[in-house]
Amino acid sequence: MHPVLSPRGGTGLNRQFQEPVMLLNDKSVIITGASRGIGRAAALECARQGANVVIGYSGSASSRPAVEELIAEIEALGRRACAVGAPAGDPDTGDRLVEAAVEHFGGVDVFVNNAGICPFHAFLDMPKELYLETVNTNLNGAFFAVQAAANQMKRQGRGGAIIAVSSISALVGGGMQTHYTPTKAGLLSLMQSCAIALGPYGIRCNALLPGTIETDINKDDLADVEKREYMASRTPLGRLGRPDDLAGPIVFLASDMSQYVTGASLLVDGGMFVNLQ
Ligand SMILES: NC(=O)C1=CN([C@@H]2O[C@H](COP(=O)(O)OP(=O)(O)OC[C@H]3O[C@@H](n4cnc5c(N)ncnc54)[C@H](O)[C@@H]3O)[C@@H](O)[C@H]2O)C=CC1
Ligand SMILES: C[C@H](O)[C@@H]1OC(=O)[C@H](O)[C@@H]1O
Repeated sequence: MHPVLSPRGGTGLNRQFQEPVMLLNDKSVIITGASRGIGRAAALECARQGANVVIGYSGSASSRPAVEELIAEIEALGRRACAVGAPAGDPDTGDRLVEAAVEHFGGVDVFVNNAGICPFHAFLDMPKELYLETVNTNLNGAFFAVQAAANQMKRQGRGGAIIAVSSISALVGGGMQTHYTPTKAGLLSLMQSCAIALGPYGIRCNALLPGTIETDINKDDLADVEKREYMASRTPLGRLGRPDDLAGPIVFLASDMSQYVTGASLLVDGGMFVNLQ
């Protein structure tokens, strides 16, 4: 029998004695909007892959139990976690997240901008406040947080990975999402331009574009059974997405597995986008 080379260069014969390979060993990862949904799933997978995690959340008292539970789950995996409660739309929130990462974990290796809102509303009577809140939360805050993370990565001098959770909605419209889709297109564009601005520092910037993923953000919208079934029927893989479906792609973009990937966008939509007929 011929020995098989293992990923670590040993032989497959003694693979059972080797440590499992972790993609983010000892990395310091910040994830915004990590109290639930996609951000939570990403935080747990990053921890499984060896990272310590700064959990960004809105700061609301109602989120606190979920945040405590997430910290406990990460610690049970043998990794460390801390939480920063600060609104995503505040231009200073990025600095606070970075300060926490430096204080607790010695720096920032990965920044995942995930926090977002999508309060469905018609266009013609869109309240100004709702438009401004959506753009501030999803895009303006992201700009300053990405800037804060990038400056810290530049100071550290060892590169880094920045991932913006954009959306399939960066590429296609939504009649009840006229305030939302431009923020997702903006995030995609921000990652493309930052890839150019930050490439010389070894900082990679990529956009993740989820399709329709069942989370709190669309719970009310998908409570309409007809709409839910229609969205699922448009998906070649036959089901709507789950937060876990995004965790692996986020880890991939965060890790050295994607060391030559920057300015890219990764659709994770079960094939929905290409399904014309
Ligand atoms: N669920 C879906 O179908 C899709 C979601 N996305 C994006 O994924 C990201 C995560 O959303 P989901 O996990 O689906 O929804 P979710 O509602 O479960 O999670 C959103 C997260 O953002 C946080 N957040 C909201 N407003 C905030 C604020 N002002 N300050 C700080 N944190 C705030 C929430 O507390 C929560 O942790 C969002 O950016 C969303 O636009 C993109 C495409 C599809
Ligand atoms: C919240 C929506 O269901 C969800 O958000 C997105 O970005 C997707 O395009 C879906 O419309």
